[in-house]
Amino acid sequence: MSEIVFEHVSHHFDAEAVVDDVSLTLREHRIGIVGANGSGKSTLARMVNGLVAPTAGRVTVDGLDLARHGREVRRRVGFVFTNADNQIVMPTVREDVAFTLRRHRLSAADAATRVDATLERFGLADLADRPAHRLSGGQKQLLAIAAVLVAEPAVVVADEPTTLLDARNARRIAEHFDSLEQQLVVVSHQLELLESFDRVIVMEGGRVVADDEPRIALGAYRALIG
Ligand SMILES: Nc1ncnc2c1ncn2[C@@H]1O[C@H](COP(=O)(O)OP(=O)(O)OP(=O)(O)O)[C@@H](O)[C@H]1O
Repeated sequence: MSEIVFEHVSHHFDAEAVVDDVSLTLREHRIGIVGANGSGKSTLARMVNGLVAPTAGRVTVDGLDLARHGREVRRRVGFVFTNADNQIVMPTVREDVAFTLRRHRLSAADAATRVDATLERFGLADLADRPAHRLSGGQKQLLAIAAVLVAEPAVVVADEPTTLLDARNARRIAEHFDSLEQQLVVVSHQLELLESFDRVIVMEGGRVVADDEPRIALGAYRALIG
């Protein structure tokens, strides 16, 4: 697993501390982040691959400081957005998955092999030539995850990846997450998604207020939100 380190990390929007002096070392396979709306979860998750920069402190992945080695870190850390529409950039399903590999210096044949294997794995092979914008919500989310995983990142960060999905599709995504070898950092309001994880972090007002195995951390969170 990679080692993701937050050292006294804060992020301010204007005068407000959205993330407030957070220090964490993440080495577990599957890590969940929960918290009420506006508690700073997304901002924290976005700092793992430099989508948001800390206004104080330091974030490193495997010793690489995001501030100086952003490109290298982004090659290791894939990010899945809540709304797949924000992430799908190419006309067809196959083209969208292939787009991720454009800078990977693979031969056309190797890239095509990898794209096909990824489409197969996510049950998207039959939809490969479909216009991506006409997929269902669940299919789009699978495509967004496939388009991240085709690059074989060491770490996958996902910000509320099941929020827009119905229960069946949310379950499918959860099953895919369970089968991933990659280190996973998942922000979610769907607490059952995190029950099988290795560690759960609870955020409140930009701070970490609980950090434990899921049973204990989710219990603390349920008590917190009443
Ligand atoms: N670009 C921005 N400019 C100003 N304030 C922002 C910006 N992005 C987020 N915030 C504020 O930062 C706080 C934390 O936002 P963040 O998205 O990290 O919370 P969250 O815990 O992920 O919330 P949610 O569960 O609602 O997604 C919120 O008060 C939000 O309004």
